[in-house]
Amino acid sequence: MTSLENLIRAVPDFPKPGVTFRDITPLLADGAAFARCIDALVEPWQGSAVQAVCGVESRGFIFAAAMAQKLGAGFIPLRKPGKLPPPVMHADYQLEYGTDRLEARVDTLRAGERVVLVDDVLATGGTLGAARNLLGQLGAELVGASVVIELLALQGRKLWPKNVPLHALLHY
Ligand SMILES: O=P(O)(O)OC[C@H]1O[C@H](OP(=O)(O)OP(=O)(O)O)[C@H](O)[C@@H]1O
Ligand SMILES: Nc1ncnc2[nH]cnc12
Repeated sequence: MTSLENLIRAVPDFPKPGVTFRDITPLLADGAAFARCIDALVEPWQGSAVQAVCGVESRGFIFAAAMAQKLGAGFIPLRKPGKLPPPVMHADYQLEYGTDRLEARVDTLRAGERVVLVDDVLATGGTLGAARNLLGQLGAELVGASVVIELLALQGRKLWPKNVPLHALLHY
């Protein structure tokens, strides 16, 4: 059985010099490993009465939608700008290699709905922070967050509140 760690490919100098890109596509292509990955991602939230799983476009969608199915919860997409029809709310953020904005439909959640936030990678923490900000604007109750990969050198966890659980499966 191949470990999840061995199915993440390190690609030097992509998408720009100095960045080591952690490529999840070998993991996704291995059905058994992908299933184990989803099982491990949902495990901390079993019994937490999660009503919705919010995924960050685009790689976050892959994991969040599968988790929502396992948890018997809805799936809510947090999208890049201009993809969702109005009315939307937005939050801006900086990336390891650029800047961007996340948007969500204003009517996507009921106030107080219990949500888990999901993305593939925690790098500088800007994306997850913006997603948390957006969920706050929407009135969600943030139960916690899950990522597949945490890039420790970039210290993204420092931007995350200590009293909200943030689980990472793999650390580099
Ligand atoms: O912690 P941060 O520094 O904010 O970086 C993490 C984000 O960067 C990547 O997204 P990207 O914008 O490259 O989009 P993609 O999922 O569409 O490839 C990744 O999927 C995370 O969402
Ligand atoms: N180094 C990296 N590898 C893969 N996805 C990323 N998102 C932000 N930084 C990344």
